[in-house]
Amino acid sequence: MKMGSKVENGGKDEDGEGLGWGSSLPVPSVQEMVRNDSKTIPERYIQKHEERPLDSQMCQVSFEIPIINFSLLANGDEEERGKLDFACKEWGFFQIIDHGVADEVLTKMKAAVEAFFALPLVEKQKYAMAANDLQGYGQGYVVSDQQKLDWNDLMFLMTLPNKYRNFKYWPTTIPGFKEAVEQYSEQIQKLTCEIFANLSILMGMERNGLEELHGEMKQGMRLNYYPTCFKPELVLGVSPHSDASSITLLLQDDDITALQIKHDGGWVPVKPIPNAIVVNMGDAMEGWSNGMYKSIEHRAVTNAMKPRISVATFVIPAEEAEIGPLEPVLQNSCSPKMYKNVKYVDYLRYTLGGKMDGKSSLQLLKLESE
Ligand SMILES: O=C(O)CCC(=O)C(=O)O
Ligand SMILES: [Fe+2]
Repeated sequence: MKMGSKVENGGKDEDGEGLGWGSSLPVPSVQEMVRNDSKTIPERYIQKHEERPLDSQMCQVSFEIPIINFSLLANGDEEERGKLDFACKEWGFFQIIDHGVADEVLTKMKAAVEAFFALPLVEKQKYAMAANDLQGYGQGYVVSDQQKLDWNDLMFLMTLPNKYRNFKYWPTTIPGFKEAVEQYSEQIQKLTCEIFANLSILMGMERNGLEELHGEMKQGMRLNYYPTCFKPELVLGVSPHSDASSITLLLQDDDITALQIKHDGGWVPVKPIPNAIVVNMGDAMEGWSNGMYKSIEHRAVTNAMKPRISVATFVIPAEEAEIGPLEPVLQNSCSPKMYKNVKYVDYLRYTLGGKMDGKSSLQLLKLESE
């Protein structure tokens, strides 16, 4: 979301009425376009010069985002919790290792995504997003015929709570797909709760503080497929955006570096660590923490050699949750209140209603525009 993009419709009703959070215009499948003609890049995908993934915009220093050892965190290790605090303040992103999600579950999840995108187009189209919905197979954040498009196809599924699963969008004919998503969803949820317990303590609350603030916590997954591009310097896999979630947990291919995050004014590539999960702060956490934890702009680039998949799991507060700065955070810091109290659903509708555009939606949350 912004949540990556597109997102959701969470199965509000069986007839395919959307989640009520937004919708996206239908556009062609990039995967299919490349399959038919790999040497043409339609104008709509060619980024303006200043948006292209040029090396010159890259951070000149080579940085690595922080690495957090989850088993230390889960054992109450204070030094590791301090590292988490630093990572959220200085980077908004970290990689988590020893996270407790079984390797087998990660492997099955990636295989399920690959199997879905390997289906013939007509099969995939059976799960196409409805016009009023963000769930299903399609593209994200397409709101006008004029806007530039990302070099990406996606599938968005609401995964938790169970009642939000709308199986008409789940390719359950793929053996193992449902089981893989369900297992991954459950294990990621455990990881999410432990991360929130630690962040709650760091923000001056009880361990269950953030969980309670979410109200009915939801989980949605964006399965991304980035086809190869013969001129990767002209396109973006995903345009710069921040996630509208509270946090996002990303599973990505081990051997392709494509995700880049904004840091010190430049783009820093996130080099995959095998079986690690990349975690980032979303817009809701930035609001709750009064900007102490940053929802960082990120993007994904493509390459000419190998398609890439990723799975972004968005943790989504309840519609009625308020995402303004929390009292304990304000009390423990010397900075004034910088963000408004906004009802989460209002923020979501606003942010999902526009093309992803860096951190522009976050301005809605800020008290003074900078
Ligand atoms: O594929 C990636 O590395 C990033 C995906 C992403 O940012 C998103 O889906 O929100
Ligand atoms: Fe994202």
